[in-house]
Amino acid sequence: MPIHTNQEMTMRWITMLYAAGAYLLFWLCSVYLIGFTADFLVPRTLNRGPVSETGLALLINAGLILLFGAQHSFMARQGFKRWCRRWLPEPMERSTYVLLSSLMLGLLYWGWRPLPQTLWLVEGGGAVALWVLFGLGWALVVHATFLISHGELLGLSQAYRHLRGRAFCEVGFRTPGLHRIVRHPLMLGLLLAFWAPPHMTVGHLLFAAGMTLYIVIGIHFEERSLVRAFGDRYLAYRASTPMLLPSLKTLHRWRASRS
Ligand SMILES: C[S@@+](CC[C@H](N)C(=O)[O-])C[C@H]1O[C@@H](n2cnc3c(N)ncnc32)[C@H](O)[C@@H]1O
Repeated sequence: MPIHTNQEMTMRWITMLYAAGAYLLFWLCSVYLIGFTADFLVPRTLNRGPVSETGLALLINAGLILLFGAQHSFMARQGFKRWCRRWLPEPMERSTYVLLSSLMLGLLYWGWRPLPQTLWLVEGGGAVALWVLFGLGWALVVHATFLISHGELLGLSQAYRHLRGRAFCEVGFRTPGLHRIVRHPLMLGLLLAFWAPPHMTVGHLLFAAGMTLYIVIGIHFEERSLVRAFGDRYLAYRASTPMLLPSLKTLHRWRASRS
């Protein structure tokens, strides 16, 4: 059993508390996102908040989406991670990403300017079906965070391993559960949640379209890193499994693997 100085143990506990704080804030911001996109229960939503004239509102909202996408894409790059390690202990790196993502979401909620002109409004049974899709989308998002490694994805495992004095280890290539149907179940869940609400306003459309663009760009960069990390294994997976929309073939394969 290695002996650690008090100072070292204090630093490990600070890292753990930092990771736990970032994790809790991320959950809070993510739950808020459900109300923000559904236009209920929370004070500011896509259709409720401070009003600006249309041109300015478009500019502010596009800027907020751009900032969110830029932070996500930039911080996920290997080059940025290497740079980050010069300033931050490695076990804090993922938590910092999680923390800044939450702050960006908070900024988006705070700064968003509603553009409440209705583009379409589905009512009756159609609306119920769309709300079910919305719920399924969020359920898929939460489920998908647990598929590869929930703790790793949100920075908790890195800090916990450090606290226990264990070495850092990367998650290997895996295709658990729904990853056998589509390569990006989490992103699919987000797309369902962003597009399903039956009342589509100009502001909501801007948000959904901006986030869709970011998701497509994010997937492109994520897959580039995955090909670099896992080579032929990822290429073979990419050739056999659709990116976002399940195919009959993969659905059948998934069912067969469960029976
Ligand atoms: C936010 S998760 C999203 C995973 C996926 N894009 C999705 O929509 O479900 C992103 C992390 O998962 C990792 N990842 C994605 N697919 C993976 C796989 N098949 N095996 C191991 N890691 C994977 C990426 O390298 C990245 O660090």
